[in-house]
Amino acid sequence: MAEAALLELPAVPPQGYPPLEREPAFDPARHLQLERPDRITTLAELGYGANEIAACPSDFGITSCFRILSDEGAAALLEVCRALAPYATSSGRIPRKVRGAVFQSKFLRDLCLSREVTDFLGEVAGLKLLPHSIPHHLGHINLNPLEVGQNVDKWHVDTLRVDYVLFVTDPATIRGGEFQFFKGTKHEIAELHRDGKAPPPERVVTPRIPGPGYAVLQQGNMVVHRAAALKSAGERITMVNGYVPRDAEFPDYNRFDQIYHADPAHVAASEYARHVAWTGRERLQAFIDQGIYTEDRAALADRLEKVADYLARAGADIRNAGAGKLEHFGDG
Ligand SMILES: O=C(O)CCC(=O)C(=O)O
Ligand SMILES: [Fe+2]
Repeated sequence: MAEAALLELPAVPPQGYPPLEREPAFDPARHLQLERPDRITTLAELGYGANEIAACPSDFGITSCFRILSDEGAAALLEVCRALAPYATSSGRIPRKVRGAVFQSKFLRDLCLSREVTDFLGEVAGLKLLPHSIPHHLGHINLNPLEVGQNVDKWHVDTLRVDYVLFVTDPATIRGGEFQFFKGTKHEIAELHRDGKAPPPERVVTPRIPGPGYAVLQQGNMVVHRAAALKSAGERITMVNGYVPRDAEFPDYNRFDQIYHADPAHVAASEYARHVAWTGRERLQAFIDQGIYTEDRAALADRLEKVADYLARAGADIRNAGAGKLEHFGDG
């Protein structure tokens, strides 16, 4: 087991992410209100088989809604998100989103890197976690499209393993704009999408979100989900924060081909390369820290070759990015 330590943000931020001039200071004592979810839907309940579940770091799929921020914390995050709205960009999946805002807002940075929140979420997921080692997977903000009737985000799985989706605005003040997940697997939805079909309504779950500051935690690369369109004009803001398993030996699940479509060219490859360097280093560190004396040459060679192979594959992904398309399963 390679118990990695938090990877700090790069000392030099990328160009084009000016810090906010005024914002509240994050105060965990006042802004956090961590309450455990009542229920977890497992990967087995979503229909995944034993082999696929064994390849995941945990068998949890998605939690029921639970509280992360106090009323005061949610109000402070709303102020920060509104100040960041002018920096929104769009992708083939999401019409209005802000990424990389942890470089612009210290409040968001402190919340997204909070050790208290990370450890709490790790207990909920049954899996030790670290804030994501790719900075653009921290503090991703979704803003409602300016056009009513356009989905906030299409049906998809995330390009990272573990994340929460937190309501920053109050869902009770808008019509539509629900977060929904599919009670099924990504293979089933891919087949439906190929046949031009939407997910059957009886298999679409809409968690009840009691108010701002509440979230769901999911194994985002396994749970098919979306953010539905608003039915009338209103404000809908969510914040999605990503995590990696603290054990760096788990197969790295990061879809660089997909990230490359979501983030600027001077950011995506640089952050991914740094993440891969860190993961490789943590795997080598675990090897250095273990007892190494053995006659088993093959086992020793294997440890080194696995890391070399991981680095070489990531290098090839970085060279080849840009050819594929942004993947999703449609608007439903
Ligand atoms: O905003 C939401 O409700 C969901 C967003 C989401 O799934 C994502 O950004 O990956
Ligand atoms: Fe998502």
